[in-house]
Amino acid sequence: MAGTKGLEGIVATESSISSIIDDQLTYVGYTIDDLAENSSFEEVIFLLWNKRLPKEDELNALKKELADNMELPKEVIDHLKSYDLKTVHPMAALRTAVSMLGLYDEEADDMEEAANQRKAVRLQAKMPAIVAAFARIRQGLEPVAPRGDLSFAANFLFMLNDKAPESIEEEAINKALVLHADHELNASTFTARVCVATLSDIYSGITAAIGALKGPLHGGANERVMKMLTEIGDPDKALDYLKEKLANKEKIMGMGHRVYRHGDPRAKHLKKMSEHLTDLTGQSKWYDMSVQIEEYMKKEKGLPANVDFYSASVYHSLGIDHDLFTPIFAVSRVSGWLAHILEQYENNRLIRPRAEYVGPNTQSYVSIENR
Ligand SMILES: CC(=O)SCCNC(=O)CCNC(=O)[C@H](O)C(C)(C)COP(=O)(O)OP(=O)(O)OC[C@H]1O[C@@H](n2cnc3c(N)ncnc32)[C@H](O)[C@@H]1OP(=O)(O)O
Ligand SMILES: O=C([O-])CC(=O)C(=O)O
Repeated sequence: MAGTKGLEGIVATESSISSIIDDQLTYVGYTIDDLAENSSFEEVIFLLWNKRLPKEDELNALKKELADNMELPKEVIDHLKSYDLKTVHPMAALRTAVSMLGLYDEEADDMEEAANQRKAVRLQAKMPAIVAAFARIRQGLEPVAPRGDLSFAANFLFMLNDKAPESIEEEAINKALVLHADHELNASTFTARVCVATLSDIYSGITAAIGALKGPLHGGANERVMKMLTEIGDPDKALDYLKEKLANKEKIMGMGHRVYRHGDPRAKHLKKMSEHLTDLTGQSKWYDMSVQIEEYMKKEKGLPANVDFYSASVYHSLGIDHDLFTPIFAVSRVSGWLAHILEQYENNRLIRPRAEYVGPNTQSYVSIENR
């Protein structure tokens, strides 16, 4: 029995949600380029959950349902207020708050398909509200209630800033949400599927997935990209910084990917947005620095930028706190997690691989005084 480290190349399930073939990403057969250029995030949610694009009335109904379900239980807000707001990372707060939502959902353990679909809407709607509420509470401000007339992307920025966004800001967040929504069997999605394959509930699956996304080798990389750019500070210093990090065998955040070998098809959309937004806000240095890093890593290491790389300078240009970058990823990816959880329930079997034992051979117990 030979293991494959990190399960590289192992096909662990069938899925009809998204695919990566020859460096091309599609959601239910629609290319990510087509969706990034044309669709709203709400359309993508519908697509992932129903495996088809919505008609106009269906899209309007989903938009309304999402806006109607964004408000958080008072207990969750009170709980967010009780954290040590100087030290708690928003991903940890999000993980805990999502788990807590399960306590206040009467249908939490109802495994009927219709109940699971209703919970999916509630979770999708409440995730941006949790992130925005946490961000406001730690500034000493009250959470802002969502507005029924705003899109999902605009509502998130509205709840965050207590101000309706400019159309360019709404467009940028909408596109980022579309680009991050699903990605085949990435680590957090796999985590969600493993969890619910025990027939545990949706809240457990999403809580587990948030924990997996938080790590720096996965969604947590986008915050670290901005940390790196800030440390470099000036495009002229980028190459020396990279050489030193690589000489010390340190990883460069936002670079490389387990599946894409020639490039992540989502990165070019974020790169274009980064160029535009950093130019508009007079902060082109973040874009220039990012381009230098990308080119050097490609040439010297053959490693292309992944989705986390340019999203950092995009979110920074929108004035978003750096530790909220990964929570924004979660606000989008929960749509994919939910699609995979529903798909797992539809055709479930416990996920239980084997480990190759490499420890000592059979030993005889030694009493404590003789060790
Ligand atoms: C949304 C997402 O999750 S996208 C990924 C976000 N994560 C990051 O950006 C973190 C940085 N990147 C990485 O750590 C990796 O590229 C991963 C985790 C994304 C993929 O990793 P894997 O397929 O497991 O590759 P692995 O980590 O085994 O690396 C293979 C080789 O490339 C090198 N390498 C891979 N990524 C990087 C990097 N970002 N910087 C420097 N070297 C790298 C490794 O050091 C290793 O070199 P070696 O063979 O000389 O030891
Ligand atoms: O697929 C992966 O391994 C990581 C990734 O890019 C994602 O989750 O978007």
